Amino acid sequence: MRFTKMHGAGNDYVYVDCFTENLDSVDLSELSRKIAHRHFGVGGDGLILIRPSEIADAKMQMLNADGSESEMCGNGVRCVAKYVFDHGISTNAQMKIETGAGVLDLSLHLGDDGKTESVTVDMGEPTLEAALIPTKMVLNGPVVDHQVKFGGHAFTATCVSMGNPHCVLFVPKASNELVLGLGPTIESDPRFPNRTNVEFVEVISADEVRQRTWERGSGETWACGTGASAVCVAGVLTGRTNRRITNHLLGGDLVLEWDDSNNHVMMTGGATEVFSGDWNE
Ligand SMILES: N[C@H](CCC[C@H](N)C(=O)O)C(=O)O
Repeated sequence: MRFTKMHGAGNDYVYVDCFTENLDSVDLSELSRKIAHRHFGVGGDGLILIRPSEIADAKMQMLNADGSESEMCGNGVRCVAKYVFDHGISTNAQMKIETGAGVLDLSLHLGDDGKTESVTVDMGEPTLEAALIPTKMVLNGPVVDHQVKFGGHAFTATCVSMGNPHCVLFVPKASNELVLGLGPTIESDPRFPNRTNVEFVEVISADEVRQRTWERGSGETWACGTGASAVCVAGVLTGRTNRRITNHLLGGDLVLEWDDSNNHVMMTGGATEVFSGDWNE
């Protein structure tokens, strides 16, 4: 099986082109666990399949490193668009990608070599209703700067779905103690029936934040595009940031804007193809 290793802001996945590879009889959960393993496999935050779509240029299917499936991946969808364009599957620099969170519109920004350097994704509208995120933190309505304790530590939490669940925690310092120590506890807290991704965020100014991410199913990753979008929404809702921010993640920067004219979040960031190979297991 041919695979391609790609990353967006250091959030790295193993990509398989299902326009040419047939994985119909493959246990995808097991494949993701094996291929994403950083010692026994290729290594990555999970597995992303680039599939044909009847309603878009391509379809993304995304699995975490623990084999669980997620609805959406912001860094992944930029890489899928890059792959689809750079490998000639579609010639549309304005393209549509089908995801578990609906069909998204993407604009590719090309370098002098005609290849994709960065991508702007219309991430759609955030979902704030607790039951739809889902979280049991409140019975109904949004969860905004909600006083909560995780592992005996007090936080104010803001919960946002960008197709997948996020718990945004603004903190003075996104320390290892919080991210690595409490990330796993919060991910599996019973108040999140489908588990959750967790963002620990330092506000630098109204235009700039620093984020570390504990991802559902993959642990700490170097960036999270849906998470960065959720942080943009949470920053505005809690009065901490402007509608357009630069988010510094461990593996690079993403620019986010929550457009007040249509309620959509726009995300711009890089997409990089690193290498290709054959998986023989
Ligand atoms: N890194 C991804 C999100 C993966 C989310 C996944 N861990 C989940 O279970 O929802 C991103 O760039 O948006």
